[in-house]
Amino acid sequence: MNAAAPDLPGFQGSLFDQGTDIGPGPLRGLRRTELAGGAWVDHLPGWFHGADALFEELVAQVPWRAEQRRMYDGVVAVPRLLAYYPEGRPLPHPALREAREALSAHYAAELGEAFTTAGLCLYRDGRDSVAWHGDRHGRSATRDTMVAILSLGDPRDLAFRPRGGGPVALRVPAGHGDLVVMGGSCQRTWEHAVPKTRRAVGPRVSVQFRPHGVG
Ligand SMILES: O=C(O)CCC(=O)C(=O)O
Ligand SMILES: [Fe+2]
Repeated sequence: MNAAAPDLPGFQGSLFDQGTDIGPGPLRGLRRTELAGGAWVDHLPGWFHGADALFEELVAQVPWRAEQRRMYDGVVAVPRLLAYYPEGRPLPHPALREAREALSAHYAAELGEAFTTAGLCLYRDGRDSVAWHGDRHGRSATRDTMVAILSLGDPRDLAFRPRGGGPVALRVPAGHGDLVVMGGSCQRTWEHAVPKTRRAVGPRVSVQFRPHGVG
């Protein structure tokens, strides 16, 4: 089932991104922002070339799922579409395997293991979002780890605040092939969100690479 694709508003690709060659660029331009408590965020705008072509392929070809979540006595729709690729399942595009390998190689010494799983989110418009949270399932609840996010489509802000509340300390626009990597204690001592926006934004796809046992 792919209910998502036909409903999306027209997507306007970047004028600078007409080539069909799709893949990761070099990682040497990564810039690190240190947050309090041993957390950090790496950022590399425009990491991917062919990002808009990849976006369109993923929107069309990934088996996106609409999920529901139990809330108190009712059930609410999760405000984004989802897909999950566990370790060993082929990713929906070869460029994503290249991305995972490049990230695993780049962070090998610091991370001590490879990125293995991929979670995908599709934010259809500004009403889709993810609420404040840390990725705290599994080992990330107690140990430092990394979550690397490739963003495609229209940029949305990835926002960071200390765990449990407080002002937003960092806001990173993420779309059109940008890379954001959360590391150190980021999942335990900080929270991140993609806030809803009233701006007229087109759809965005986020691809989150995580090591085994981190969720
Ligand atoms: O859309 C994003 O880049 C963030 C998604 C996220 O935080 C998550 O799925 O855990
Ligand atoms: Fe997250």
